[in-house]
Amino acid sequence: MARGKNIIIAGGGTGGHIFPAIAIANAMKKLAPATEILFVGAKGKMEMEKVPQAGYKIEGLDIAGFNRSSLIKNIGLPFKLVRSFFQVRKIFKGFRPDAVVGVGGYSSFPVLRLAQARDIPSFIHESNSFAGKSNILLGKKAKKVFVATDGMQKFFLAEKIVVTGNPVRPAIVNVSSIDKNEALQFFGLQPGKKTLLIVGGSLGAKSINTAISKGLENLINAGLQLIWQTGKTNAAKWKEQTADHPTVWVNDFITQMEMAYAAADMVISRAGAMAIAELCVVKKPVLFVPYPFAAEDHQTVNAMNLVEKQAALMVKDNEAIDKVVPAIIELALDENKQSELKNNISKYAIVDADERIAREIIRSIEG
Ligand SMILES: CC(=O)N[C@H]1[C@@H](OP(=O)(O)OP(=O)(O)OC[C@H]2O[C@@H](n3ccc(=O)[nH]c3=O)[C@H](O)[C@@H]2O)O[C@H](CO)[C@@H](O)[C@@H]1O
Repeated sequence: MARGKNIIIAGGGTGGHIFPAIAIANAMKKLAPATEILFVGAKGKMEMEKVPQAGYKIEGLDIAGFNRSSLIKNIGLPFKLVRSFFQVRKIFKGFRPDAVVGVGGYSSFPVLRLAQARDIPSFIHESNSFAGKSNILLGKKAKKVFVATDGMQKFFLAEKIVVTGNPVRPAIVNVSSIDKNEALQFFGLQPGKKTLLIVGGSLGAKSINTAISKGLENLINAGLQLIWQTGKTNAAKWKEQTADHPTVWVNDFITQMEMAYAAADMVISRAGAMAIAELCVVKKPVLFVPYPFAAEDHQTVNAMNLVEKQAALMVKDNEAIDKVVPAIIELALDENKQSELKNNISKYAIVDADERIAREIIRSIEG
């Protein structure tokens, strides 16, 4: 790559967009250290905290999505959208991007739109097997569209698609180098006890939390210790419930997911695209509870792809409260099933998507 290209990475809203974006940024810095990277996100969203933690600068736009639960909250929306376009113009004026990468989430839209209007090369990463509406629109003028799976021609032009898989961050790719006891210690848990990791996607999952709260004593009596990520909603309540249990670690978010994966023997998880990609890489027996209201119910599709290959278990969201805890206790007692799930899920691991995407972008803008 010619010296020091300036790249904007735009998007966010949830961990499923932010963490792959950071993985792509890191890979670009590794392949072309002179690259300058600026993130653009939405004010008040998770990226405004997570991106600086990863060592990158971020600008926040005044953009928001359509609020379906409270129509009154949408009054300022057109104004915010217009303002965000002005904010993007100002950012472009200062940073002068050579290329922009959209990873999904509100802020992708005005950034890629302006780039495309000005003939600045734009790229998209779509992590789901069902493309989001704004990515479909932006994909028409994008130079390349990076996708996780085959069969995306129904959303994007075939010649733009590059199947790369989803970029899992290196700390998670290298999880096997973490000492398990050290990881357990990190969470204040005991060596030698079977450890269950519970993750409700980047924002937490109500049905999973309710199931765990209800079945907590059963899980403990079955000899399990827990790393339980709750999301922000009701986090204080779950913390209080578990305060007297020394073998239960609870928090609204896990910053070092590699430690959680290293400590875990089994996992209960939502079935977002990145959770799936990571679980294949870290090879854990997993029980999925897909979020049923994601677009086109894509989390169920994600989970079923693995369940059909005997590579994971699944409980539906509306059955979670009754079925999740008995199912995971049954799995905890069945070492053969755990090995089968582990072996099968490991076949779908992709560990170099970050570098493949970074290399394609660099090659494309070099001409
Ligand atoms: C409810 C919803 O619509 N969810 C979508 C959202 O999910 P969500 O943001 O939950 O996304 P994913 O499961 O894809 O990714 C979660 C990411 O957050 C990280 N993480 C999670 C919890 C935690 O405590 N710490 C942490 O670091 C995980 O390691 C992973 O990298 O984006 C995904 C990718 O577009 C979609 O497939 C999901 O359907």
